[in-house]
Amino acid sequence: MAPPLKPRFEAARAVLAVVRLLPRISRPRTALFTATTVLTAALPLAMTIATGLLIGAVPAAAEAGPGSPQARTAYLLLAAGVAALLAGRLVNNFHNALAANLGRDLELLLQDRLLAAVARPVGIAHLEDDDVLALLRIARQLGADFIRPERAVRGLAAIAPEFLAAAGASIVLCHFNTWIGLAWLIAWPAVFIAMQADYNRIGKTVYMRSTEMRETEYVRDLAITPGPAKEIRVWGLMGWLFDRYDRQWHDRMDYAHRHQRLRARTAVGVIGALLILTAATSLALVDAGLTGAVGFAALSVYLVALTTMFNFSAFDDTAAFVGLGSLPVPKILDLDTRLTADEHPATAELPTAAPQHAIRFENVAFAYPGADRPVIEGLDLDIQAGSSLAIVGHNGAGKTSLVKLLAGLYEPTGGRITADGTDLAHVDPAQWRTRLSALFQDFTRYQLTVRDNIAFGAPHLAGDTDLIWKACEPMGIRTLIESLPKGLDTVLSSEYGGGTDLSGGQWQRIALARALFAVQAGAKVLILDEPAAALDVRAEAELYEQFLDITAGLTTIVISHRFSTVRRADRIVVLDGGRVVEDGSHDELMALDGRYAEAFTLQANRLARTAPLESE
Ligand SMILES: Nc1ncnc2c1ncn2[C@@H]1O[C@H](COP(=O)(O)OP(=O)(O)OP(=O)(O)O)[C@@H](O)[C@H]1O
Repeated sequence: MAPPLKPRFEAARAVLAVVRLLPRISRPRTALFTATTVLTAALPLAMTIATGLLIGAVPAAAEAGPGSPQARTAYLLLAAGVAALLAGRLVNNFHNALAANLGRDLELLLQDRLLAAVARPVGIAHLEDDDVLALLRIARQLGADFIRPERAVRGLAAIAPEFLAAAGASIVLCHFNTWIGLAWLIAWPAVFIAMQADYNRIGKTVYMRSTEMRETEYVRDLAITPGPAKEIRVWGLMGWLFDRYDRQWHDRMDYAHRHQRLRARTAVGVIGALLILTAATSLALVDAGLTGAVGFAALSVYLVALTTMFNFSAFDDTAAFVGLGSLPVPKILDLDTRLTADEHPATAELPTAAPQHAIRFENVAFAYPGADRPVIEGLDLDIQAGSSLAIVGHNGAGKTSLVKLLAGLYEPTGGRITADGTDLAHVDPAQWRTRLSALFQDFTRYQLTVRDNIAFGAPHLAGDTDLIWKACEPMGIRTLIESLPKGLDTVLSSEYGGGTDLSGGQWQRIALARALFAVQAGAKVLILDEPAAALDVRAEAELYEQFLDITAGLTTIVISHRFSTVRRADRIVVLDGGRVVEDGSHDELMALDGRYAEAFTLQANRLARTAPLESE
């Protein structure tokens, strides 16, 4: 990772990053923006000079009388001043509109970059990274209002002409006194950089509170989203949520306001330097005027130049927006590089029919990003292709983590996983995933049509309605779907007109149909994590029988706490502390009389007691 930059360089880098991105949005618009920037600076300066010269020309014109060449000069200067004033107003409006337009497009460009960067990694570890989530908040326009790149462009649009005008006024003052002019020429950039460094510091403070703001927003969303609405009402949590949200919000804002103040030394340094320079310039000008070293007209121009200088607003909100708004830009650009750096190119080709022989976990270790303890350690497991394997173990034993590794959602931190001898770490994950079908415990209930919910298992076959029905039938949901208002095209959400919600068990059957659809599309390995948790015992038994028929010849890995499901598998492994502690068929494990046998007997006895109820 690159060493951290000093705040002033960091601020300059961020502003430069914004400027560099503008031509990528549109070269013609950026060229026009540059032209309007120069004109917005030049026209008021031209008006200033014309006014100064006019003041100087008036006494001579008054003395020479109307129609005299001196009077004509005065009229010409007046006309030039008025023309510059009017043109300045017009150009300024156009300039601001252009800035707003470029700013909006810049946000779109950054949003696209960010989303593309976040979507690119094949795994999901980065989606648990605080920094990535903070940037995503900004992309979803949830960031603090002032940390918006669009505001940086609008800020630059206001600041750049003022800066040019101040530089022009400094050059005018150079004619009076080279040293004074040069001092002003250096003073404004120095003030601007010092202020930007402080804004950068403030921005980072606010930005770094992003995680806490996420938590506050989560509390607010709990109160207003349909998902948690049932519990919130049953537990009477609404008041508590509002209180907590208010408290957290004020706490975050107080903190932000405390840290949004400029450092005293920056304020004193900047204001002090400007006061000294202004006093020195004014005294020198008055002295030159009194001694007659400078004529009345020239003196007027110099004085107006000095006042123009103060149009430059290095310390108002606009200047702050430049610093704060550009802050996330290099971070977004770097994210792409950072996420890509974690990727490694595929160096091995997976044989077409793999896995034909075996999937093998060899001394695999895994710890979640940021966790200090591994959840899987020294795991050795051979899964014979074409057979069914059940994984059992207590809560937190590492079962889901194991299949997440197999699906390539995370990379092992040690050891390797192979398919027919090929290390999956060297294979293109997209290629491996076409061989997989997976139904996770926390499967997604897409608020889309039934068709989409099933076809997502193999989106390229979404148009094949017959295949979709073929995936539905073994799951026993054809009648259910046909009874829905729009059949396969019914949206599965009551939040949409004509849409409907389903029961937990019905949702699970839809998700199973999705997994089956992927199998029909050619997946060879089927991962089912608690596939029947929401089904009643009889439905589960029926469904699993069906599944065994359909998935015969497939490599199936089932995680389940239901031993009626588990016992049907060719082989069962018991996982504990991320390791295999028992391994064998149901009969072998029962004969072993270990953990499996104990858990099976416990559940069988319980079931025997509740069976009459279940069968009623
Ligand atoms: N995304 C995550 N980040 C950090 N730790 C995690 C994450 N997911 C799971 N863990 C931790 O990993 C351990 C194993 O979790 P895992 O989900 O693999 O268990 P499991 O055997 O499937 O449990 P269950 O039977 O309850 O589903 C747990 O201690 C859990 O807290």
